[in-house]
Amino acid sequence: MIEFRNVSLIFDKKIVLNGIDTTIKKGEFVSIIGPNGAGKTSLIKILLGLIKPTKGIVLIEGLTPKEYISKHKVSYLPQQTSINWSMPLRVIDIMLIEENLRAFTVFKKPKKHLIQKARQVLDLFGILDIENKYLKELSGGQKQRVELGRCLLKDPEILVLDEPNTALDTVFNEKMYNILVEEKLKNNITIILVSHDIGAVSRFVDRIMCLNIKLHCSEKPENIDYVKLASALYGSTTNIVIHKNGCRSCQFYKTQ
Ligand SMILES: Nc1ncnc2c1ncn2[C@@H]1O[C@H](COP(=O)(O)OP(=O)(O)OP(=O)(O)O)[C@@H](O)[C@H]1O
Repeated sequence: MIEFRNVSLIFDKKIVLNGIDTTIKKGEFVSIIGPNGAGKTSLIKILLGLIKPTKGIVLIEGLTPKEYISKHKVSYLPQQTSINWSMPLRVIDIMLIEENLRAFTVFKKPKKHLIQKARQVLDLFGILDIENKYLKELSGGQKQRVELGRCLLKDPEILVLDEPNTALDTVFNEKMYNILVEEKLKNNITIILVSHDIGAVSRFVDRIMCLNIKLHCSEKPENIDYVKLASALYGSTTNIVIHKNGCRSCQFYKTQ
């Protein structure tokens, strides 16, 4: 369980987060939504121990984030790409390099079963055909899929994704959510996903946390009052349209 206890953050005298009090259960798939500058990235950086809250604490299974991360597997896909794409490496190599070896270009031949696992993940993400391409040859969406694949390859207990869908096409965007739900069910991963795509996340996640400095709501998608939410987060003139499963305008990109 992840507990945010009265977490507040002030940057340059500006209140970025104010009294965030909530819990995320193990195996829950939660999306944090909110406008630009709402504090979404700051909140997950606090969760990951990358920044200290001004007030309050975060506990993961009773441990501080740093203690937890030193003992458990946590994958984080930041908003800004974390891989150095100018490295003269192939996709399969970057999949197999451990996080803490990223800075080094020395690359030992990995064990067969690891190569096989990396290939399975590439296949899952629809990019097995580019395994031998060099990093500099990839498109933005392919890079994003490689990053997502690396996050899952680590078999994380907690997966934190900050706007993972920015470079993804519509078809793969849908597929990504399906992959995440499947991984969650199979491996009981806790997934925290920051997104602006309220319509899509409502169809896949267990809970939506609506953040704009304060936590305005933290509810199952079906219990959210989208009119109130739009007004609290984006201003009263905004409408949110939620596409239900089976929506005819969404059918063209339905994936298996
Ligand atoms: N290192 C920093 N120093 C000072 N202010 C910061 C810093 N990082 C973030 N902020 C400020 O904190 C506020 C929240 O930023 P944050 O990145 O958490 O928002 P966000 O909800 O993730 O936004 P977006 O949707 O645009 O990614 C913003 O006003 C931002 O300018």
